[in-house]
Amino acid sequence: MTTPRHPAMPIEVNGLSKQYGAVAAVRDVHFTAHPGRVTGFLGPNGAGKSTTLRMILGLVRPDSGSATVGGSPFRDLPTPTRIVGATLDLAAAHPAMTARTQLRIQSDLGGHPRDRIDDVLTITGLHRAADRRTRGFSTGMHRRLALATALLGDPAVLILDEPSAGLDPAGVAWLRQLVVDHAAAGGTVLISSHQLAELELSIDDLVVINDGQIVWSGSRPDFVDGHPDLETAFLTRTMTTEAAR
Ligand SMILES: Nc1ncnc2c1ncn2[C@@H]1O[C@H](COP(=O)(O)OP(=O)(O)OP(=O)(O)O)[C@@H](O)[C@H]1O
Repeated sequence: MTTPRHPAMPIEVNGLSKQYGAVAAVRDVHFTAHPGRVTGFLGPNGAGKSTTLRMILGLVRPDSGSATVGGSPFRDLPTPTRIVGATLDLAAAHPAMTARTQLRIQSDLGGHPRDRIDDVLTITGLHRAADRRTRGFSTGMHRRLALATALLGDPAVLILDEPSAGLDPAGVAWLRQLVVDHAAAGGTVLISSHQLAELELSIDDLVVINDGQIVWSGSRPDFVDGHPDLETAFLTRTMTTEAAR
């Protein structure tokens, strides 16, 4: 067996909870995203996916519980952008700057080698648009730029919030391949979505959240077992908890 390119860095979530006023956005959430696997974090709108990802990344303070990446809380990682690449909302790209300039700034901020910029432009298929100002970029191109930024530090861990939104079918296929390749190189991928069909082929494990609570976690074959496809399994499992409330 070949040695994985990335070090093993699991994401471990232990009892995270977050309340916003009367809304219990996330309730006692536990799961692990394992190295070498793509974990789909699935749930309907408002289920608590983004809040959970933000707590893992130290952007939202949990009311209780904790999350670690490779055994450390995100804020304690010595070189965070070399360990974790994240895309949350579309990055606020400066419209008058080119993609390459934005990547150069982010690269310098993260202390990454500048020759990595061409690599990430190629990986994300943005090389031909690299010297265009981002004001003319489509949503899909902005998504690719956000991913390119996340990849600058060649991180072992990718945390991607709804990364397929705005991508065309070719873009979705490319994204699927990117996450599969990342996991095959030993990386950890945690990818949130409510677009099940788009990601189905790339997911190894699933964590399903509904109304702030984990309703299922485990391997994709176990999740689908007894259902015709992932989408039906998802609807059945999330509707069961809906009805139980
Ligand atoms: N900053 C905030 N202030 C108040 N309520 C919030 C805040 N952030 C999230 N919420 C609420 O917490 C709940 C979970 O939201 P969250 O964005 O985590 O869900 P999600 O699963 O990511 O949804 P979507 O798929 O629609 O992006 C929702 O009811 C949302 O309105």
